[in-house]
Amino acid sequence: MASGRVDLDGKPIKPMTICMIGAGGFIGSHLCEKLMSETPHTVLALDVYNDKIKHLLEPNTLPWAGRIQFHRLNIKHDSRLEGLIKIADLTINLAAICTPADYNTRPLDTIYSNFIDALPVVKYCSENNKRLIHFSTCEVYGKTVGSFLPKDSPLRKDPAYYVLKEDESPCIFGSIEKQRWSYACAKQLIERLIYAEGAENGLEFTIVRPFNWIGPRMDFIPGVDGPSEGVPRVLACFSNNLLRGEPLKLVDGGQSQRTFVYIKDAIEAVLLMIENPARANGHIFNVGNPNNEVTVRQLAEMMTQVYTKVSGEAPPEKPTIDVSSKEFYGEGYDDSDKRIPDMTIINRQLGWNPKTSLWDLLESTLTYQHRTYAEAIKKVIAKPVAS
Ligand SMILES: NC(=O)c1ccc[n+]([C@@H]2O[C@H](COP(=O)([O-])OP(=O)(O)OC[C@H]3O[C@@H](n4cnc5c(N)ncnc54)[C@H](O)[C@@H]3O)[C@@H](O)[C@H]2O)c1
Ligand SMILES: O=c1ccn([C@@H]2O[C@H](COP(=O)(O)OP(=O)(O)O[C@H]3OC[C@](O)(CO)[C@H]3O)[C@@H](O)[C@H]2O)c(=O)[nH]1
Repeated sequence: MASGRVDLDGKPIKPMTICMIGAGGFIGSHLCEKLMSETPHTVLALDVYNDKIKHLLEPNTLPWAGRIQFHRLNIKHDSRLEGLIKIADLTINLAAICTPADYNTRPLDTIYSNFIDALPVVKYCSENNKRLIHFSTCEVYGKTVGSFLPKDSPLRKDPAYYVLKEDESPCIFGSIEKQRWSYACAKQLIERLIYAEGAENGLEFTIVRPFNWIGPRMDFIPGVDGPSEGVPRVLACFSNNLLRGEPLKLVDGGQSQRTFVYIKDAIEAVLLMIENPARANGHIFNVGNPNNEVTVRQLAEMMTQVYTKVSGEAPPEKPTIDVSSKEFYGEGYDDSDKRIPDMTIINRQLGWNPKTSLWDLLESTLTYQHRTYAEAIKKVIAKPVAS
């Protein structure tokens, strides 16, 4: 492993120490796995939880033992943060509240998590001349320009009205009462702050805008490894419905469109950013798969077909039900209509392209969901409710 590795310009890659904040989450766990199995880099993994990276931390006979250290800390209030950033060559900040069910119901926590709590990270990187890769979101684009055109306008079919470009597209959010946008707005402001630190103080930064990365270990299954009343992102919501044999809930008719990219493809892009600073610094990158676009209704249908195949179980009698966004998410919810990433910049700088089709990524992900949760769900369903 690892010796003789070169970057995109043919230069040898030196082993580095990476301070990864939010390493215990969905993306962090896959990034840690990749760094441990394919590179010589060392990871200081910071998070309040480590369940999703336990398999990388124990036993201490693992081939990478000594190259990953877990630090249980909350960046809101922990004086160890600056010291850990100082001893690393690069900081990657993944920490955030990033589930839409929280944006309108816990807007203060959402804004603090995505803006205020990220401030010291940016400050310590800037003051100590440390490189920063910060995770933002495709949600900073908000709604497409095309969504404001009349429903029958032929311009709605023109990519100029919906393809999202890092250096051209505006950020279009709803009104302040639509608290859904608290997250996107906080992410936009931290992006602007990082950009300004780069321009005025020379901070070396890269901003990542993930477009619906999905795969194993995403979020939780309510009542199994997360709260019964919790609402995770759509992959886990639909997985939960399929595991329980209940209809998949389509919010406001399931008409919104998304492009989904396989986590393992996306992690390849992040590794290119980590190991090619000269090509990645100063850039904002869309990371998504424009070829994997579906409406949420189509996603529900495809997940049902795939789950039937991988589990051998019959599909739910009633495959989907419609539910209003107010009922599902509460007051203040709003939605992005369509998300197609423009790939010009990431292609030009890093030569990265996603590979995995939506069907294939759902097949491997739902196989994982079935193996991991089917038995546990049966037990939960069989358990009599306490009176
Ligand atoms: N998954 C996606 O498709 C996607 C899309 C857009 C943006 N993002 C962004 O990527 C990042 C990672 O997303 P994810 O999907 O892995 O989410 P995740 O919730 O699985 O991971 C976030 C991790 O950060 C940790 N964390 C949060 N606050 C913390 C704090 N104060 N101190 C220490 N740790 C803290 C959490 O415990 C969690 O393990 C987030 O910034 C998110 O906004 C992800
Ligand atoms: O049971 C459900 C759950 C959700 N929906 C609808 O699916 C769409 C996608 O929902 P989700 O993946 O949960 O979230 P978003 O794509 O809206 O937002 C995420 O994008 C990136 C990120 O920043 C981090 O992951 C986050 O904000 C949506 O239209 C829901 O209404 C459903 O119909 N049924």
